[in-house]
Amino acid sequence: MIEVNDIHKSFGDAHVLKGVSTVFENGKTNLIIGQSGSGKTVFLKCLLGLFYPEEGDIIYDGNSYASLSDKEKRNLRQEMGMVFQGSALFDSMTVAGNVMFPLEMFTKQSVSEMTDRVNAVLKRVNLIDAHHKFPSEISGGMQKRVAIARAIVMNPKYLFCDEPNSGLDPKTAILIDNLIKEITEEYDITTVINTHDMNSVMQIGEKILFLKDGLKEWEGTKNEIFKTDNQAVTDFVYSSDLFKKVRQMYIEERN
Ligand SMILES: Nc1ncnc2c1ncn2[C@@H]1O[C@H](COP(=O)(O)OP(=O)(O)OP(=O)(O)O)[C@@H](O)[C@H]1O
Repeated sequence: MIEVNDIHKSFGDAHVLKGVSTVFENGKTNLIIGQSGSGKTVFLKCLLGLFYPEEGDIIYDGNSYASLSDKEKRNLRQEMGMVFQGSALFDSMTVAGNVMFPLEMFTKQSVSEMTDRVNAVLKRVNLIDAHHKFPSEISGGMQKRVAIARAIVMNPKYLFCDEPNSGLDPKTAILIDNLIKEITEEYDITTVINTHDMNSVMQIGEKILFLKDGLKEWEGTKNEIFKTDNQAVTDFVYSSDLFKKVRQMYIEERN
């Protein structure tokens, strides 16, 4: 579980996060949505410990980040997995090499232990047959699955995903969403996903945080987002005619 308490982040005169508080539970897929420039990436980077908020605190399973020593912060970072936008795989390494990389960097495991772990996670994301291939030889959806395998190979408590669906066709995007949701539940991870994809919101949004101009405008579940009267949320989420119709049908079905 991650508790965010009133965090502020500025760059010079630009006050980007203006006091955001929320709770992300473990075993749940938590989504951050909001318009371009609303502060989603800055918020995610604060959760990752890449940006340090000037005010407020982030508490990881009872441990206040502000009170951790440098060594404890390094240990905490090793409990975090990250799926980057565009996958960010090493082109010169095979699928197995990419997934093994964090183990080689951060553990003292033997080659056979690392190989066993890599094979286990590749099996979990259904990519065991592609272990010897290079990123250029596999599809975008498979690359995302490699990125997910790499993010979970260290058995993280926290998983952060930046636009995990960008560049994928709708069907593959749903497969990736479902894989992240299943892994989150299976391993009881606290997962936070930065997304623009409204399909993801409807599909896997167990908790949705809507940021607007660096503030929490709204939060709730995928069912609550159908019913909300918050104008900023409805303008943003139901900007397409298709989603407007889906919302209308949902409301009518329940009346
Ligand atoms: N390192 C930085 N230095 C200065 N300003 C920054 C930095 N990072 C982000 N910003 C500013 O913070 C604001 C929020 O940016 P952020 O990237 O968090 O938006 P976002 O909601 O993720 O947008 P998008 O959906 O387009 O990715 C922007 O005005 C941006 O210019």
